[in-house]
Amino acid sequence: MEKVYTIERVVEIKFEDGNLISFEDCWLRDHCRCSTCYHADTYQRSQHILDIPDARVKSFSFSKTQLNIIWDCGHNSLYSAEFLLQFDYKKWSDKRRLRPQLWRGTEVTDKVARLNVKQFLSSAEGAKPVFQSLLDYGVAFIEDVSPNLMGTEEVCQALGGVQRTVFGGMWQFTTKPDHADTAYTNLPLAVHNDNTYFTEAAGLQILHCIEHTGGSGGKTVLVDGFYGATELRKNCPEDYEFLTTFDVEAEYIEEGHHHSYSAPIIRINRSTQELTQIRYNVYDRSAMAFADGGLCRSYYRSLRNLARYYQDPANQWQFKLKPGTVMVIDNFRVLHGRTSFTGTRVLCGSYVTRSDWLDRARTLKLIG
Ligand SMILES: C[N+](C)(C)CCCC[C@H](N)C(=O)O
Ligand SMILES: O=C(O)CCC(=O)C(=O)O
Repeated sequence: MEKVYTIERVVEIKFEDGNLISFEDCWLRDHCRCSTCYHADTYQRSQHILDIPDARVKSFSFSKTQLNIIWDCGHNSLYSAEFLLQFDYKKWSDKRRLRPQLWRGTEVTDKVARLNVKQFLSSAEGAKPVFQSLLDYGVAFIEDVSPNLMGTEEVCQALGGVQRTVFGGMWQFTTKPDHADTAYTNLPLAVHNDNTYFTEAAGLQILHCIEHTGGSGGKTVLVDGFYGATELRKNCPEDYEFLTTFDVEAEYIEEGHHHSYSAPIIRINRSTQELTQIRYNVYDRSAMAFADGGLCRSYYRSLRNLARYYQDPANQWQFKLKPGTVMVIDNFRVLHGRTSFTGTRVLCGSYVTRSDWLDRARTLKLIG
């Protein structure tokens, strides 16, 4: 630290690297890291917010590496320059910002990670390219996986852990009605996100086609949901605005279950206007009532305009999943579907929660 001075209730610090950061006294008092205020072994504060006094700086001293504040409540706080430097707002917020690289069609075929399962499972470091690919493109492939549930489960665990839902943990499905859903048929499924009827959709969808015999079709279709939403925002701003604000209800109903949830199809971070999630599934939409005809017409116009981007073959990436290759997609961003098929087609996989896969990515220091 080069210079420290107080103005009213603000402590201004000029750091050696030229950074100038202003700290409100309430922030500094709350971020005291002494053993009375903070459990260093659990990374938790020990004081209740109501027990932290609204103190003022009584006096302070500093060196290159430390700031010492004596508070008018009698408390004494020590802060390292390294700790304080983290809280330059731009640096702090940039570190937490995700940087998706939007794509259309087959643009990222040769850019997404295609990692051998041995490398993926070998170490945290070894898994890095898969998580980076998910952060960049929302898609990654892990290859030479044993074409069975056990081999696939190892991959799902390493991605963050198997999420349990109404469909079970690890699932294996084919044209057998194990659940009341068209995924368990040979019908075509237009691109969609899964779980629009859950309060939180699965973070990752992991699909491994372990068999397709005696027939054809069953190609996988992917679309970058963020690309489509960005195009809609550019070309139909009114529809984009509508889809970021209007709650669409989705449902999943089967014997003994009725999941339902309402939320906008396009979720954005209101302060940065960045896209955070696409919840698009034309099949699982509930029958809805509308407050007035205008809303009803806006809903159909906006949804159709977004759907046109997702249904445009130029924006779609179509390929055949083969036994041994596990596909991992970011279900908050990338839409997936399939073409109809004949013959016996068996897929296995699981969901992984967003918290759990981002936990892995953050532990790998790929995100803040
Ligand atoms: C087979 N598997 C469990 C993967 C999915 C089944 C649920 C599909 C549902 N229509 C949705 O889009 O969420
Ligand atoms: O059968 C497939 O390839 C995909 C099925 C699907 O879209 C799903 O399970 O959500």
